[in-house]
Amino acid sequence: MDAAREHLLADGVIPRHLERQVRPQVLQSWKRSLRSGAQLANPALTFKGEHHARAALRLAADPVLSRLAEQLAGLEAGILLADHEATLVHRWMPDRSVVPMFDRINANAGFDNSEESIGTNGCGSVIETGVSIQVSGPEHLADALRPFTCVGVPVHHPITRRLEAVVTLSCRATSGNPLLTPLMTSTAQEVESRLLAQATTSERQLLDAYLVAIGSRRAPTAAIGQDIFIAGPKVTDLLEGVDRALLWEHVRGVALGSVSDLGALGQLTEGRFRIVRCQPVDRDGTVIGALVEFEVARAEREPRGLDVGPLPRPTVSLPGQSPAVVTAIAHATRLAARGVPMLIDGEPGVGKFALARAVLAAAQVADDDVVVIDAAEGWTDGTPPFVSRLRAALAGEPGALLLRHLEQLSSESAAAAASLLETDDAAAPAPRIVATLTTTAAARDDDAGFALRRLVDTVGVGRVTVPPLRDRQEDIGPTAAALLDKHRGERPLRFSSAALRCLMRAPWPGNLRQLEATIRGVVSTCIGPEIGADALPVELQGSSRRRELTAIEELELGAILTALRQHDGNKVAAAQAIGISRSTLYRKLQAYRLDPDTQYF
Ligand SMILES: Nc1ncnc2c1ncn2[C@@H]1O[C@H](COP(=O)(O)OP(=O)(O)OP(=O)(O)O)[C@@H](O)[C@H]1O
Repeated sequence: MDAAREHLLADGVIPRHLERQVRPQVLQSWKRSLRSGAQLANPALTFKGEHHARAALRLAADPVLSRLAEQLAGLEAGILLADHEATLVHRWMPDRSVVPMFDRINANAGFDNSEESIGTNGCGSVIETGVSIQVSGPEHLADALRPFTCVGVPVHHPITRRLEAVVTLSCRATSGNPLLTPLMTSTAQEVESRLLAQATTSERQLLDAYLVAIGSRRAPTAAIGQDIFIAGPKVTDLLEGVDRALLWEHVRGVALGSVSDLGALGQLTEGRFRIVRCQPVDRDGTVIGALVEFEVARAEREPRGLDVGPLPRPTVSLPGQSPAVVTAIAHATRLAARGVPMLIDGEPGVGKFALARAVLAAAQVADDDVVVIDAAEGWTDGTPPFVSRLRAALAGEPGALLLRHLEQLSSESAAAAASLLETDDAAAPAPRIVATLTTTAAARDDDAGFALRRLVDTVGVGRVTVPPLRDRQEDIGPTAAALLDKHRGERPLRFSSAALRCLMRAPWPGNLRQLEATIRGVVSTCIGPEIGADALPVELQGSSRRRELTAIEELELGAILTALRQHDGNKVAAAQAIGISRSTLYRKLQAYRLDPDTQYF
């Protein structure tokens, strides 16, 4: 590792035989740090200026991090909280004995912990990628940081989902432990929950209005209020630099009817966006915000418009308003925009490939620049075609590599692919890498599993899971309507509400692929114009016989299924997350006529 680091610092490249000694996530960070001109010779962090921590963040983080610090007493560790720009906000030091060690590098409020400032580290590297990292002793590029092991995890704002802060646990280099990452992840989640609890009723109302709007609208939309801005990553990126306070002033004026010129709003975005619609959101007669619909200026438009479009070329505006999907899309888009290698996993047919194409398009990677290599495509004369194609693709320096169906690779191919991807030249422009892994593939033998895991670690610096359709029932209606639109041709077909109910209650083990195939089948046989429940395949018709759920029950069921999915079907953990007992969870599942052991997660 030291030899690799010295080569990188001296020549800007690492010889191939040494690259393997460095974990891919760390290697990427080293390269970023060098490219950004990090001041690696600095003996300590530099002062960034008087820091005005936002009260809400401190309020949410203080009790959680103080309690963690108490629990860590005697372990010679410190907890650091940094804002979204890597400026340290506060530190919690339970052991006086290590305070001088932290003081020596200025690990204190107001100091800059970015990669740009001091190279690879457990805070700045999280800001760059949006994902957790553990950086141990010699993995730091700057000598000053080598006595430490640091585990950093991101804290996202629970409503806007933007990166809000980073919490880092730092200890002596020799005290690193892989268990620290899950510990810090749950700590960050606790801070996020407290931020959500602190959010005002108006913010929550605006979020609800936004989620409903993006489910039914195709145009890029933002919800804008006095101190809040909720939008997808594309709108957020394109509005970067626009004065939010000024934007809110204009939006408020239009919402209240005192400003009528929507074009004037467009000028704020320097012509990149035109604002075409502004719908007030009010609470007890007071305007608390507005839903603003944008039109993207021609030059910025995504290559294939904003509808579902013929696959495989959809856009990030895939139908779906469930928080799980909105979060997955936002996370994937953020990773793609930052060029972080990413693995998208999920059950068969959930739309991993479609999402991968969409986020690459949103990151402005031209179609011609994306090389797709599918491991499910056959073998010829003993040469593993996947590896040959990968080698050839890398030689052509593509803009992006989209690797599909990694689970299909043999042990040899997975190992060879990992080596090829790990040994790219530090000085050469690295392609963006997005890979997909279908998670219910048949079990593999240990050897293949090990090789695959190495490849998955290499490409999966960022991980995104696309949830199965049965865990997001609210997406089925809009998706079915979009797919019907896609396949109905000129015929004015529509689903009856009974048919939609059947579609929403079916378990869809084949996910979107199965839903689309079903809709194509129905379109080819139905007479129309209304598609009734009886026009659906017989096995779907039965699912309408389950009793109607009230709106509250739908919400409760959604929360239960989401918690179960997030905890891999673990009922105790899911029940705890929702705040009910395990027996209540079972009772509720039975009341909804769901089989707790097999059906829905
Ligand atoms: N957002 C979407 N809306 C509607 N249909 C979609 C969407 N995304 C994908 N599909 C449909 O689902 C099918 C499966 O999509 P895709 O190939 O992206 O899934 P996948 O998860 O990569 O599948 P697998 O892992 O099984 O190969 C596509 O052929 C398309 O018909």
